[in-house]
Amino acid sequence: MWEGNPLKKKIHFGWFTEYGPIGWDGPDAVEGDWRQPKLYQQMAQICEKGMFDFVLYADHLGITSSFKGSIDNYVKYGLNGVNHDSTLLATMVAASTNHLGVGTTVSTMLTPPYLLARQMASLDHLSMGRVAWNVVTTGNVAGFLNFGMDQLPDHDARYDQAEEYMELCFKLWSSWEPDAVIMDRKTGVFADPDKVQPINFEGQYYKSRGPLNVLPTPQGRPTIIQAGSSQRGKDFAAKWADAVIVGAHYLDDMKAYYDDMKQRVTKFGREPEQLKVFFIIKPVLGMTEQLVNQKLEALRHPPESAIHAALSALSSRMNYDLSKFNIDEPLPPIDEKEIQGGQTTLSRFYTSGRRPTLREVAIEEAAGNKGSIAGTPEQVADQLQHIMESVGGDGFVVRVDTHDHGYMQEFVDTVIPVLQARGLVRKEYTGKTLRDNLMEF
Ligand SMILES: Cc1cc2nc3c(=O)[nH]c(=O)nc-3n(C[C@H](O)[C@H](O)[C@H](O)COP(=O)(O)O)c2cc1C
Repeated sequence: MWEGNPLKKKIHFGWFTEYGPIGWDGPDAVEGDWRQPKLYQQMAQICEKGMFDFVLYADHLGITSSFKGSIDNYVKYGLNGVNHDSTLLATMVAASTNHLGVGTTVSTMLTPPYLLARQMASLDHLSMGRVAWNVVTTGNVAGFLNFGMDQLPDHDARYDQAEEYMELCFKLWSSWEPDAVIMDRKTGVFADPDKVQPINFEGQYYKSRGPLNVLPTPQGRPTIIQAGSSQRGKDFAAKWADAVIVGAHYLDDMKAYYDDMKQRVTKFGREPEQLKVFFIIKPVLGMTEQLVNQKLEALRHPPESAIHAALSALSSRMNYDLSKFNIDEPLPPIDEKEIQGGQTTLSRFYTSGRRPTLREVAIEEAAGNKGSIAGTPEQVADQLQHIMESVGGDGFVVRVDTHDHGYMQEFVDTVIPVLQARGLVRKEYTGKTLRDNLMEF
């Protein structure tokens, strides 16, 4: 039974973004072409300097039409769905870093499992043990329409299928015993056939003979990341994931989520430490309090286009049209069963009796400042430490667009050193693989 612990360990950090145009017109956007690898590679190197565990790229397989039934808003603002392939980007970033984990998002519903298992294993070799797979079941119909299906399969049914998908992939990743490869030039023997076995998997949804035609990888299997927060999603993460990412807005919600996940993990015969919980943040950071206040004020009054973009993004994540509601009223209760995408996307704004209007929700979403963290580097470090002490661990992913180099540079140059001086962030990487680093504390 997990009983909680005061913070006696260091804080993990990750960078969460996507291979897409998001933030291209932001006030601090740097010059550069987001389609080219350079911006991502530079940003990853900044993260590595800050001793981050990983970068994670989101991915979507189609331009959505969740808002007003049209792709227009998404194309117009370059939103959810307008993005390039995250796995290909991950290879370029792995090649320009040495320690940072590289996480890519791949859909269980729209990717054959053998293909996924092979790509992840290959990328684990290419990155020398630094690949992470963000497992998604795809919660928006757009991807399904592009792959020849007319409807989004039911939320829980997608998780049922994903369970079998994981079983199959895990079998493929262990279809070679770790010492199967001999590569002895004298005898000419490459590998011991007794240590490489077909898996002959036959389930309800998938069938595969195996073995995998990729050699055992440095991590054995990719580090698994997951971001579901429905009951089914949380169970799925508790069973399979090494790290889970959540967008909780308030300290009480963070604590409840953390305790829930650490407890849930034990249901599946695992230790609570085997699953690391990451909270999404983007602190408002400034060298003086005056500057911080100016930035906060600007975030309270975003342009109308940012509000539309935020509502469109929320609709896409939920696969649910929010355009039908009055923007200046709190949302009426929605039965979560009606939501086939991210079921808790909106309810997390309405916890503990909070009643924001849809406009207020959109403003908060546009600001992206989950946890309302703001201040000078010292003050931000205080707040991050306070969250970790109150919650119990494990870390944060900083949600920063690729165009916002200045932000990440400032965060790494000013906040990380304060936390390092307090012994709360590593000063060097000790592990060889991403999972080593993730499980170090
Ligand atoms: C931080 C975060 C990142 C996510 N990234 C992606 C993504 O890149 N692609 C995708 O299809 N779904 C993504 N999702 C959706 C989730 O993986 C999940 O499928 C969705 O939230 C529905 O599951 P749930 O109802 O259990 O939360 C993300 C969700 C969160 C909270």
